[in-house]
Amino acid sequence: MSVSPPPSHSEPQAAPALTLTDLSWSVGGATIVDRVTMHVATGEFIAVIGPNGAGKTSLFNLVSGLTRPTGGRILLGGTDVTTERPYQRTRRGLGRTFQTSSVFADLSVEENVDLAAQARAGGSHRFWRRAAAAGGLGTTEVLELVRLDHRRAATAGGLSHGDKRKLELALLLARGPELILLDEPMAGVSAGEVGELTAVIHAVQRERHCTVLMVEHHMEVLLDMADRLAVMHHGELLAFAAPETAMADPDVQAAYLGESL
Ligand SMILES: Nc1ncnc2c1ncn2[C@@H]1O[C@H](COP(=O)(O)OP(=O)(O)OP(=O)(O)O)[C@@H](O)[C@H]1O
Repeated sequence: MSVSPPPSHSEPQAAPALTLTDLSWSVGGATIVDRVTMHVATGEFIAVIGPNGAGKTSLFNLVSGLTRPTGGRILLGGTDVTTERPYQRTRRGLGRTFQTSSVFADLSVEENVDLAAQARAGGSHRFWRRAAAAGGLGTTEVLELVRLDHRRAATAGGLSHGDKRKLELALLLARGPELILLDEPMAGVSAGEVGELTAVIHAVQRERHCTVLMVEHHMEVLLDMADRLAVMHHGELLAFAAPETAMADPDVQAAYLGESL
């Protein structure tokens, strides 16, 4: 019996939201990011983990364009952005939070979000399929999404750490990103607020169909949220797999024996 070949006119596959190919960064003779290759599908939630100094923030700096790689390539939605400046990547829908706060402390929550919305980049250079995943949201919708609408008149500087993190997320969403890099969003947040913040990040990713890469040390949070773990060690990508698979990887276990992730 003969078997028919698969149809040759199959649907074209959408480009991954993010493709890193042999991405490297060396400085002062030290290799900080070492030939990292990963393909992140649109809508995926990736947790980037690894001990202090593994290269996680350096990887984010490369993806967002703050530092220029010494090797390899970066594609956003299939477009090579390796030599592009940060603002150009922002226009393409890349958004990032930092370990330090970026809110205007003297302004109200609402004023902060209004300012971010005014700075929203135009959509004409976007290359992702969902051209405006979170774009077009008004201040009220953004504040509702991060569960901060009841605090809209409050002065940002007086917010709890958890609410400040939500506001930073709101500022990001007001710019309509499609790929979000979150660098330790739980840092400084009280144990009581971690659950709420986790739920907000989850809701943002699900409801806005954003692709998220998040550096975080709270493993209990990550194992629930992440589709895949990207485990970094000495600048290399040690494992890139579903959480249970990555954690069971002998290389990961050997590398982290006695170390806290
Ligand atoms: N501009 C730089 N010049 C020289 N070395 C650097 C520079 N930036 C980072 N490094 C070094 O690169 C390594 C990785 O740093 P990086 O901040 O990326 O790690 P990390 O995994 O984010 O750590 P943490 O969890 O502490 O934030 C560290 O050893 C750091 O000292």
